[in-house]
Amino acid sequence: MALFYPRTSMYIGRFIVVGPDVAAYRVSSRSFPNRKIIERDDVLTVVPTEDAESTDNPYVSYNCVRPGGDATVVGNGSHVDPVAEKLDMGYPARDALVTALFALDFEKDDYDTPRIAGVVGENEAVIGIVRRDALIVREVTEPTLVATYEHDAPIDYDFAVESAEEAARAVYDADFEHEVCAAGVVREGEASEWAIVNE
Ligand SMILES: NC(=O)c1ncn([C@@H]2O[C@H](COP(=O)(O)O)[C@@H](O)[C@H]2O)c1NC=O
Repeated sequence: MALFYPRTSMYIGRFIVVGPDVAAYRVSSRSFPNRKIIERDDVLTVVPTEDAESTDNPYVSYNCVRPGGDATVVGNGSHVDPVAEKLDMGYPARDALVTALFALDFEKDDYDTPRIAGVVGENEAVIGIVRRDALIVREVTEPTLVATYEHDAPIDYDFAVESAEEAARAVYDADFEHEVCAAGVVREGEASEWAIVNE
């Protein structure tokens, strides 16, 4: 199977990598670089840093990693919450993603920015994106990347990591422009661990 090797100097916006027992999320941003990821209880949230200018953009602060049912959800916006809530209600991962992505749809900003999300459970990993022109949700058996811009359809991705720290570091250091912060999630049996990179 062909693997995707990133080109340098390319801006792909926010992106996730989802595979069996692993997930990662990177915030890349041209417009709102002053952000970080914080942990509150068992949820990871993207928030402005202390020196960020105030904004009324509704899409720049949100939960990006959250448990749902027996799984973990990653994503680039407020849809992470309804995906997790559907998993809590017993929906299959595919259905939770389809339902929440379809309900909230792409972001109504200047770019029609897509919503991206993934679910990593004990026996499956599922990735999804909703764009103006498409809704794609599919199970993955190898690490797979999807991004808000340029790579806005799931693509195989070379991602060999063994811990949440390595997962977060790998996406933060990936050769795409305007890295801001990142989170990584790794499952071991029924347990999940996560890690954050803010720099
Ligand atoms: N999730 C995020 O962290 C996020 N950051 C920025 N956006 C949206 O994407 C637009 C473009 O942002 P940028 O130029 O930083 O790629 C922003 O105006 C905002 O509407 C986001 N929405 C989705 O990715």
